[in-house]
Order: sequence, then structure tokens, then C-alpha cells
Amino acid sequence: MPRINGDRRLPSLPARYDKIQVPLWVLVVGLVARLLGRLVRLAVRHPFAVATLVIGTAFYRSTGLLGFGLLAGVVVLVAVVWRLVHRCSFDRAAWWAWGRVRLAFVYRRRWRAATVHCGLAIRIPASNAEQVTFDEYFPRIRTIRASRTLDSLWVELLPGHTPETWAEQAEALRHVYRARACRVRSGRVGFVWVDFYRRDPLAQPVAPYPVDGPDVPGGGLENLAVGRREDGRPWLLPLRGSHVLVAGATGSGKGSVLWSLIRELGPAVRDGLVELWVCDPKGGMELAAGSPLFARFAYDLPAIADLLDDAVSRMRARADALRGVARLHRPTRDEPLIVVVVDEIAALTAYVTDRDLKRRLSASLPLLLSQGRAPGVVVVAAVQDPRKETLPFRDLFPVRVALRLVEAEQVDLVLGDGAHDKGARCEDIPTGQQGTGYVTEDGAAEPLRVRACWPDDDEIRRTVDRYGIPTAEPVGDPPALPAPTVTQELVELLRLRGFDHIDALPVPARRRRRTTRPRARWAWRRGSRPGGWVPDLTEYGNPWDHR
Ligand SMILES: Nc1ncnc2c1ncn2[C@@H]1O[C@H](COP(=O)(O)OP(=O)(O)OP(=O)(O)O)[C@@H](O)[C@H]1O
Repeated sequence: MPRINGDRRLPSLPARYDKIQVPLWVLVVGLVARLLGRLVRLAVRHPFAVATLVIGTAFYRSTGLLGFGLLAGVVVLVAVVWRLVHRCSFDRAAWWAWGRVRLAFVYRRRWRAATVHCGLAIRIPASNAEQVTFDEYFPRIRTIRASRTLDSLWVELLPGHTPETWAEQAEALRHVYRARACRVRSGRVGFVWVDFYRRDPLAQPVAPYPVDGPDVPGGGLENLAVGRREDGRPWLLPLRGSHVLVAGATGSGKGSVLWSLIRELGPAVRDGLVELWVCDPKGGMELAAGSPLFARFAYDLPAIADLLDDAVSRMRARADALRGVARLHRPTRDEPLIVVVVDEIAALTAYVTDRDLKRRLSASLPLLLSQGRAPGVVVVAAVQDPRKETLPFRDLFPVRVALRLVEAEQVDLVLGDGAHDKGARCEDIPTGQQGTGYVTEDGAAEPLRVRACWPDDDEIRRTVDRYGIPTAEPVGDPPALPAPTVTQELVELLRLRGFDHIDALPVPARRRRRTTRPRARWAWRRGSRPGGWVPDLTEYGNPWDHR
């Protein structure tokens, strides 16, 4: 009769182990050896802490409390002098020491319980006939990096675990350690970084970084420092050889990302290595302030279509010239990097009603996005609604930034599938934290939380004054004339040209009422200006044209 279990043997049943009688001295020697082994292991793993403890105890025993206090005073004095002389190395050492303290007293203290309760430890049943037991395996913390904002633990994965296993438990770990946030980043194979954030470095607006001089973070067109990362380091955006899409609901701060980028390009614009071709389909309101920095600036649809067609022509000419010479264009003064900036790209794709314009725009934009990277014509675009119907060629942008979004589903549309599950909660970004968002970086599996710098109007003005090109001519309707300064000479000149009286000008109704006020008329007749009253002649047109 065939056996139910085939030819396999039955698993062995737990059985009572034989007891071995050992002499007492063997037991004592064994325990002492074990204790010594643990001490040696402790000294090897924590040499600094053990050395401090040993030296401190020895000093205390040989000199007493006074000597020990003196030693502590000398240590503090050395630390203060060190900090004053070389702040950078002092900070590094201080954060290192602080990290060790937190590792010992915060993380290691609750580590075993935390990993068991979050399902990150492995328990294998090892019961025998006498007792129910488990063999437990805990993930090991290999090292810690502490900084002002976060503690990063470098953890060795147990067999069968992946970075995703840990990412799923990030929220539970956050609560165990009372952290503001916990994120998991994959590291080398078999390891993960578990970041516990104590403070939010992005809570306050980020001041713009210097763009000139020795303190410039990043460097080059591959690393433009446009904001701050959650770990406190500068957020570096690659531009050369890439296209950048910034998606965010209205008022989420897309403008600050665009302005930070434009500001960072200021020195390269001044040196002639970059040309900014800017399209502002929202009527030029957002970006017009920077027009002296722009080689081309268009804010009505026909002008934008012309600009994009010209960009395609330049791209094709360059591609012909570079064929067989280089695989990626290197910006020079003769052939600068062309950065096409488009604020609200949906206005060029989804909301155009004119058929001809629509045809031209829907041909040029995908061409630039699919072929412009290598010949040095890159596109930086902002969009409010990232859905496929609004932006059909969204996937052609290698670098995508998601600011505050209206719906959770939009996160994956911008950053790629699974980004929301990996922690990019763009719908939870507070409305008051404009410029905050998530970005996926090359090689990083998890989205990175960032906040764009906030260049205010004064900073934009300073940038324009410093790096603007005086010859730049805007494309589109001519700009409004600046209000002329009304001086006595101007009034005399107007009289000479046939205007005997200021009332003879073609005054609009509202103005006429104002200029006929007795005080104002008196002032004009006397040829002086009453304090604080500056007549605005803009509505008259250019006074030099009145003949
Ligand atoms: N990085 C930032 N830091 C602090 N405040 C910011 C930042 N970015 C924007 N703001 C504030 O938010 C306001 C709206 O920003 P912005 O105009 O850039 O939004 P937007 O996304 O471009 O909106 P829309 O799509 O409606 O033009 C700004 O006027 C400014 O006060």
C-alpha cells in the first residue's frame, strides 16, 4: 500500500533534551568569558564612549571632584575656542557626538520592541517539549547621522525584507519615536536609510541662495540651487540636458520655482551662455518683471507660436551642426543654451480656440520636448492641471515637480506610479506653504520633499538690474509708456508746440474734473506743482506726438 507521506520521513517531534552535568568552575569560567567578550565588543563598537568613560573615571579617582570639574571646564573651553576658530569642523563633530547620544538613549532603547510591533523583526518558533520559545532576529542599526532637522539611521535589512517593507511601516515608526515625519530611502543593496524628522526645515519661506561668488551651492547648469530639501541641503535642479515640468494648483507657488530658476540663470545670461525665451500666456503678468533678462518674451498666442516655431528651427539647425560631433550640446557664447520657459503650458495645449494656432503649437511643443534636450533647447513649463487631456505630452519631461495638488490621484500623474504611496502627499501640503512640493530625483526611488526659494519683488529687481540685457526687445504689443515726469520745462515745451493752456490737451472726462479743481489750475498757471500732487499724463499718449 502506498504511504501517505511518500518516501519522505515524518518530521521529528520535539523531544526532551538530555541534561548534561557540568562542574561549577566550568560554568563560572564560561560566564566570565562571556562577560569579557561583551566588554570587548562594546569597546570595539563604541570606542569613543568607552574611552570617555574610562578616562573620566580614572581622573575622578585620582584627582577627586575638583579635578574632575576642572577637566570638564577645560573641555568646555576647548569646545568654545574650536567653535570660534573653525565652526564647520566643530559642527560636524558636535552633530556626530549628538547622534551617538540619541542612538544610545532614544533609538536603541526602543528598537527591538519597535521592530517587533511593526513586523520588521523575524520570529521563528523554536519550541521544545519543555517551553514555547522563538528565535528572534532584529534588523541592526549600523550607524546614525544626526543634523539640526533629522536623524538618519543606516539599517541592515533582514532576509526577505525590502525597502518597500520598511516604507510601509514608516508611519508606525514615526509614532514610536514621536517624530514629525519618517521616510525610508533605499541605500546600498541590503540596507535602508530611515530618516526621522524632528523639525520641518521647510516651514518658513526659503531665502534665495547667492548666485554669484564663492558661496554658490551646486554649480553649473546641471545643478541649479532653486530651493531647499527636507534634509536641509540645497535642492539642485538639473537643467542642461533635461526638461522641467512644475505642476501645482493655483496659488501653490509655481511662480517661485520659475523665478528661482530664472534668477539662478542670471550670471549665465549675463555671460551669454544662456538665452531665456519666455512665454507667459497669462498676459505677461507673472514674468514681465524679468523681461530685461529675456532674449525673447511673448505673451500673446500668435507671438508665442512664432517664438516656439523659431525655437524649433534653432533646434533643428543645431542638431544638423552637432550630428557626429557631440551627443550633448555644450553652451558657448555663439551657441548658448536656449531655455524656453512657459508659464501655464495648458493655455497652449488645451485652451486654444484658434485652429491654426492650435495646430502650430501642438506641433512645436512636442518637437522641442522630444528632440530639444541634446541640441541645447530645453523647456521649463508650469501647469495647474496635469491630466493627460490638458497636457498630452507630460511624460516627455524627465524632471517633474509636484507642488500642492487638488487630488491625490494627480500625484501619480506627475511623479509617476506609486509616488503617492511612497510618501508624496501633495494634496496634504498646507495652502500657506507655497512653493513646497515633491520631486523625484534620478536614481532615488522615493520622492523628495522640497521648497522653492522665494525671490520677492526687490530680489527680482536686483537680479534684473545686475544681469539684465539692456538690448532685449519684448515681442508682442508694445509696452505702455511710462508716466512722463511733469516739469516746468515740459509745460513750456507744450506751450511752444501750440498748447497755450494745459486744459487744451485732449483730457478724458475723469481727468478734466481733476484738472479743473481751482487749486490744481492755479498750480499749473503758476508753473509750480502743489505738494504731493503729480499729474499723470499717460492717458494723453506721448506728449511729443501732439503737434
Ligand atoms: N516659495 C514660496 N515661499 C513663500 N511664499 C510663496 C512662495 N511661492 C509663492 N509664494 C506666495 O504665494 C503666492 C502665490 O504664488 P504664485 O503666484 O507663484 O502661485 P502660482 O502657483 O503661480 O499661482 P497661479 O497658477 O494662480 O499663477 C505669492 O504671491 C507669494 O505670496
